[in-house]
Amino acid sequence: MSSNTTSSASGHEEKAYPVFPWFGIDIGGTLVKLVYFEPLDLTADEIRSEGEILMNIRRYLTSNRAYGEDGVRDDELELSNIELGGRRGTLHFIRFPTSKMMNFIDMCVMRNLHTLTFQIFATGGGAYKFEKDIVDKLQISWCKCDELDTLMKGLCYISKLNSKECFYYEEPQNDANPNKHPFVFDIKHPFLLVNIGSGISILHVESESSYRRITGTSIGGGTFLGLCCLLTGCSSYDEAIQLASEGDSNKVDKLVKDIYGGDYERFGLPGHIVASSFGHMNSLEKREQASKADLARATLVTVLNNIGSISMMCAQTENVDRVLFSGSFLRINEVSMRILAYAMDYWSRGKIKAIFLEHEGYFSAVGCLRQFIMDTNNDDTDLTNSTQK
Ligand SMILES: Nc1ncnc2c1ncn2[C@@H]1O[C@H](COP(=O)(O)OP(=O)(O)O)[C@@H](O)[C@H]1O
Ligand SMILES: CC(C)(COP(=O)(O)O)[C@@H](O)C(=O)NCCC(=O)O
Repeated sequence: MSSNTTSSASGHEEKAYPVFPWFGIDIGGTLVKLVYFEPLDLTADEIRSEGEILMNIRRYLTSNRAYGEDGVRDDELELSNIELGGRRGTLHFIRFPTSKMMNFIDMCVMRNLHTLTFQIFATGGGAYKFEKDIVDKLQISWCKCDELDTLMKGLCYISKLNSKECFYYEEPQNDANPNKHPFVFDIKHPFLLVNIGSGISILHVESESSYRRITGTSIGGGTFLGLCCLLTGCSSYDEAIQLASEGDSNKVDKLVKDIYGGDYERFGLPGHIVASSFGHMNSLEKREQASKADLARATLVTVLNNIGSISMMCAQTENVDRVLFSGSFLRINEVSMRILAYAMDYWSRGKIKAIFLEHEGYFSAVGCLRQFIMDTNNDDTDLTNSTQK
């Protein structure tokens, strides 16, 4: 594996660092998540030997927030002045649609990345699907990692680095102030991790190094977006979420009280809960009354009810009291987090807590970067040494 060495002022050779650039990439079913470590402690020697191509890439990535029509740098998520693999710098979070992966490869060739020798650790289904195109066109060393292993690695790393990473809602139903608080997360106790990507994987996590995938469901973030596009004619996730936040799902769903006239007391089903998702939509009159926003909201609530009940069953079976939700489905999606938080609290009678994460969908990409540092630096110690200043 390739690595650089730096020299101290006394001329002694110091620790070897992996060759820059340092990336981690997760090529998912919907989105590519790219994390880039920008070194801020480059020595004069390193700047001299960096070369024009690398310098241009560094400047291009860090000075823009949008790349072409589809690439976005989530600058509000950036982690600055962190230590990684013995170096100090900033971690940048970039995403673009997986459907544009081939354009991304062509852009890398245009920017002459194929003339450099470096290594990238990659995960997600696309690490396999696009491997041949990437290796043929870019001629980089492409190291594939498992997406759930890297999800765990990234989660452990970021939650230690950032004390505000995990949070919960104390009053999820309070529209004026749902009371969002940081959650002090202790990874040593077992918990459930529900990753809501295109589809959903549910993991039982015992510790940093020990987890198992309990189950999954195909009704995930991709289902919400796909059905929303079909039902409302919207064409982006941001638009779908905006619509959903304005709608009323009760115009679309049939509630217990629509059937019972009130609660179904014998089995503890309150009148306000959904008895039948989209159950009103067999009526022409109700269809005419439902707006696009109502349909978007009902789609969201349908997907969330399914996620909530599967997560709850898994948490009870596994006997855990914390459920962490990750995945880009929760991006700009406070409405869903609050619905999930309320549902978990209500159905568990306050026993099970829903916890959310600021870097939602980026953990597997971060896990790749971690793995890259550990493998090329032979270093597995800086998980505990890393700090954000
Ligand atoms: N800009 C976006 N474009 C498309 N989907 C998005 C976007 N932002 C958030 N999402 C939501 O995130 C889901 C993908 O989540 P992610 O964790 O990235 O999964 P994957 O790894 O399968 O791509 C989508 O199905 C959609 O619900
Ligand atoms: C196949 C996947 C792991 C891919 O991950 P994703 O790109 O959706 O994040 C995920 O979509 C999944 O677990 N789907 C559910 C499959 C099932 O258990 O039914």
